Amino acid sequence: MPSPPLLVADDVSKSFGATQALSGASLQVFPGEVLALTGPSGSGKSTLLHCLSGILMPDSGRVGYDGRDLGALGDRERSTLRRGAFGFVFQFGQLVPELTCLENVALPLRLAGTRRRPAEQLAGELLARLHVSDVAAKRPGQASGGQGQRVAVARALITTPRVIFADEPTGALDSRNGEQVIRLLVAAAKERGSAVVLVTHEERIAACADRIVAFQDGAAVPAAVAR
Ligand SMILES: Nc1ncnc2c1ncn2[C@@H]1O[C@H](COP(=O)(O)OP(=O)(O)OP(=O)(O)O)[C@@H](O)[C@H]1O
Repeated sequence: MPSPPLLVADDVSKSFGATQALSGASLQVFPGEVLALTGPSGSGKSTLLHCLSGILMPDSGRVGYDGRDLGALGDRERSTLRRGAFGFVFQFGQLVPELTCLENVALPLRLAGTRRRPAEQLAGELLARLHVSDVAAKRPGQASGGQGQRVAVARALITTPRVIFADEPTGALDSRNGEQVIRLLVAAAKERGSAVVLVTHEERIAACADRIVAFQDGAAVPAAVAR
C-alpha cells in the first residue's frame, strides 16, 4: 500500500494479573482500509483494539497513531484524540436510552459544540443512509437489535472519524441482520475514507473486510488476504 500506516502496534504486551492477554502483538492499519481481527475467544483481539484506540495502555511495546506515540500523550490529549479521530461501535449499541435515536446519532457533534439543527440534520441523513429513518423519533428501547446497531453505526460515523473501532458489532444479531449492518458500515466508512478495525468471530463478517488478521495466544498470525 502506498501511504504510511495510520495506526501501528509494535510488539505490544498486556497482562491482567496472571493472564497474558497480548504477548508481542504487532499490527498496522492503513488509511481507509477495513481490517478484520479474527481468532478464538480469549486470543486478545479486544485487548488489542483497546490498546490501539488508547483506552488501555500496554505494559510494553508501542502504539502509534498518525506518527504520534499514544503512550507519550497525556490522558486529556488521548481522550481528545478518541473523541475527534476515532468512532466506536460495540456489541450492544450502548445508546443513551433517554434520548431518541436521532439525538443519539447527533450527540457526538453536539458534544463537540455543533448547534442542534445542523447536528440533527446530519444525523437524519446518516439514519437514512443506514436505512433506519423510521426509528429517528423513537428511543433505542423501541428499536430492534438490528436497527439499534445501525443507529450506533450512524453515531460512530457522524464525526467522520479517521478510524472506526468495532468490537463484535454484530455479536447480538442473527447472521442475516449482522451481515447487512456490516455491509452498510463498510460502504459508509469507505465513502468517508474512514478506516475500520473490526473484531469478529464470524467468517462471513470478516469476509466483508479488505484484509483479515488472525489472532492466536495474544499475537497476530499473518492470514489470508481477502482481496
Ligand atoms: N479487564 C480484564 N481483566 C482481566 N482479564 C481480562 C480483561 N480483559 C481481558 N482479559 C483476559 O485477557 C484475555 C484476552 O481477552 P480479550 O477479550 O482480549 O480476547 P478476545 O480475543 O477479544 O476474546 P473474545 O472473542 O471472547 O472477546 C482473556 O483471557 C481475558 O479473559
